[in-house]
Order: sequence, then C-alpha cells, then structure tokens
Amino acid sequence: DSSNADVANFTWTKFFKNMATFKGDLSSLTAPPFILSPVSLTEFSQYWSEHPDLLLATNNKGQQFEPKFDDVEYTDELNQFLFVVRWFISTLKSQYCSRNESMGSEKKPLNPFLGEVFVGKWEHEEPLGTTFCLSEQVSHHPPITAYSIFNDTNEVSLQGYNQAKLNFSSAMLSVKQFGHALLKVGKTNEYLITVPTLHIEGLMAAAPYVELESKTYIQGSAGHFAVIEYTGKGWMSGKKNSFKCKIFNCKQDYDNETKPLFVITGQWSGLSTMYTGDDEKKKKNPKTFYDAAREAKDVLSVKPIEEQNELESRRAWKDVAEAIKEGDFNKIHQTKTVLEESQRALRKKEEEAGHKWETRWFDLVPVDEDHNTGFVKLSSLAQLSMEDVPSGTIAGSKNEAKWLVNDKVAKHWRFNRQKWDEETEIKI
Ligand SMILES: CCC(=O)OC[C@H](C)CC[C@H]1O[C@H]2C[C@H]3[C@@H]4CC=C5C[C@@H](O)CC[C@]5(C)[C@H]4CC[C@]3(C)[C@H]2[C@@H]1C
Repeated sequence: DSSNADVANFTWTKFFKNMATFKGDLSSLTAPPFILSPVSLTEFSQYWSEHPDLLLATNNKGQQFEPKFDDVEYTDELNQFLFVVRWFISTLKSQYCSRNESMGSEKKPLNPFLGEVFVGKWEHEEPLGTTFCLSEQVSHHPPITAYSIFNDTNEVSLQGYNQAKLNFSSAMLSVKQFGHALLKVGKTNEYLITVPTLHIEGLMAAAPYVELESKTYIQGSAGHFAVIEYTGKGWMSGKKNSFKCKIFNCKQDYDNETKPLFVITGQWSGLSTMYTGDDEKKKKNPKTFYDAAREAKDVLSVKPIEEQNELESRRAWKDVAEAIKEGDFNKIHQTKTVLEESQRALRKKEEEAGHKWETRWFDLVPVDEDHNTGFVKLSSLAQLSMEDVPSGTIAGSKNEAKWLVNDKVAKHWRFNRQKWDEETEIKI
C-alpha cells in the first residue's frame, strides 16, 4: 500500500544521500532493510563451484575438449586449458546473479565477523568422491574472505581470497575486487585467475543487479593465456552480461596481436559460442561453448544449524537472518547489535590478554615466501602485478603505481592444508 511505497521511496532517497558520502567497504554501507540479504558474504565462496562437475572436468586426463575444431592442433595442455575456461565461465552466473534469482534483486549481504566460517561439500557419484568447500573471514576491517575448494580423489583444488572496495560516484556504485584464484590440477598444472571490476546497475530503478566490466586473465602453467573482456547492456554488444574471450598459446601472442587460437563470445549468464581465431570475424562454423541458463546448479550441502559450530555463518547469523526475512526493522537492529556487541567484547578481551586473533585455515604469506603456489611464476608469465592492487592490474602499469601505497612487501592469503587436516572442532 502507499505507506509502504512511501517508506520505500523515503529510504531510497535517504539511502542515496548517505551513499553520496559513502566510501569504503561493506561495514560502512547502511542500507534500508528491504535491500538486506540474510546471506553472509562468507557463503559467496561456494559460487566458485556450483557446477562441480565442470570444476572436476579440468582434470581432463587426456580427454578431448568438446566442441572440437578440425583445423586446430590440440595438445593435452590446450584441452585442459579449455576445460578451465569453461569452468570459470560457468561460475559467473552464480557469483553475480544468484541473489537476483533467489531474491529478485541484488541485495546487501551480511558483513562477516572476524573468524566467521562457512563450510560444506558436494558429494559425487563414484569414483569422483567429495568436493569440500571451506570459507573463512580472515579480516573484518577491511572485509576479506579466503576460500579453499578441493577434491582429493580427483586431484583438483582451488584456493583464493577476495576483498571488495566499494566506491559510489554519480549514482553508480562501482566495486574494485582485490585478490585472485589459484587452481591446481593434478600434481603440476596450475592456473591463475583474476577477478573483474563490477558495478551495480539499476540502483535508481530499485532493482539493482551486478554488471561486470574490465577483464579477467587466466594464465596456465603450460603457457596458455586467456583474456575475457566484459561488456554490458548499451555497450558494443547491446546485451547485458556479455563477454568476449580470446585464447592464446602464450601472453606474448596476445601482446603481439597474433590471431587467437579460439574466440568465445556471448553472455556469461546465458549462451556463449566458440569459434577458431580464423572464423570469428566471418561468424563461420560457430559451436555452442556453454549455456548458463540450461545448466542446473548443484547446491552445496551444509550441516543443519543445530549441528553447526558457533563460528559457522548460518548458526551465528540465524536470528538476524530471520529478522531480515520477516522484514522486522527493529528486530534486525536488535539482533545485529547482539552479535556486534559480542564481537566487540571478544576483541576487547583479546586486547587485554594481549593476544591477536589467529586465522584458522589460512596464512597471510609475503609474496617472496609464497613457495607453495605458482602465483609468482604465473603472475610473471602473464606480466600481472603481484602487489596488493586490484585483481588483474598489469605489472609496471600506471594503474599499479596509482594503487601502491608504499613499498611494503605484498602479502596474499594462502590455504594451509595442514591446519585443516588438524582441525578438530569444525566438521563438514
Ligand atoms: C539501497 C541500495 C543498496 O543498499 O544497494 C546495495 C546493493 C545491493 C549494492 C551493494 C551490494 O551489492 C552486492 C554485490 C556484492 C558482490 C557480488 C559478488 C561478488 C563476487 C564474490 O566472488 C566476491 C564478493 C562480491 C564482489 C560481492 C561483494 C559485495 C557486493 C558488492 C554487495 C554490495 C554491498
């Protein structure tokens, strides 16, 4: 009824007023209740594998990638690289559209507390075993989530971390992503994947949704290099959620503007088509690469709340999530305050006892001590910055210099498998 509409309008305008001065991260964004999501940001790590079959298919074990083009010379590494690109494209709809699908629009996720964890698994038909998902809020100021998704049976493991820096300018909310993903397949093959800048469209229409911009780079340890360029509605392609992916034998071929081996174009939230580098211009011999709309996602299985540890997200946020689902303003505020107060008390106690919070399954590793991952090698191959700058920043670029605060050694969050193996309290 009109009073509700008035409330909604009032909060939108009030919201824009305080957004106009808004800078920074999730915690300082005060949003009206109807835009709040009952889901914590720690849960977003599962969006890297809601098609676990495509993640596991990256360990292709010599299998030929389909669709196959007759005039291309395939190697096992090239095939594997194509499986990696298809898995990555398949993650985007979950990452950036799942709230629109489940709640009608993008919403503001719950801002995880330090040490909050979210764990679950995908159980597969034999012989594919189980894929585990671990997510941990390794920092609260600024909010940083680290994740690890691994399947020992199939020898595929993904790890990474994410920090989102929000910036509101001229009624547009833009989001710079920091961090990256590292995929390990089998004993030796590794892939570095960067994450794109995004912005929120539809804010004025009170139906916000994510549009991606800029690029993703994928660098394989065998040399293969992919550049994925994102565009949206009203840009060149005219359709929202569009991308063009060019695949090369190596970064140098991209730099020298050598014809790509393959070109993939379409929508990451829908249908995409694959061509060889020769055929793309003439739109000759197109083959379906992936159809995001057709593939049912495999939802992560998570323990019932009563079996969860107090640090697990859905248990910790249970009362707040219920208040949000009820749309009960006061109860949201009251239940949030309870959680925030208990966190503040915990921090104070730590301070008095003189001990810092220990992260549980992830370590913050200086880049010159990062010997357990291929990050340094892959970043060098792709000539990407290893500094603490937005994901996908080119090494030595003006952009890198702009974001560099001082010459401190960059550190990156890394999964410590031994800490997980020694975990006794949190079960999946
Ligand atoms: C009243 C308007 C209002 O409050 O608007 C809030 C809007 C919904 C916009 C702000 C929020 O939008 C959310 C979108 C979130 C990103 C979505 C996907 C990802 C990918 C994932 O791998 C890492 C996290 C990331 C980048 C999310 C970060 C947080 C975002 C930007 C939320 C905004 C607070």
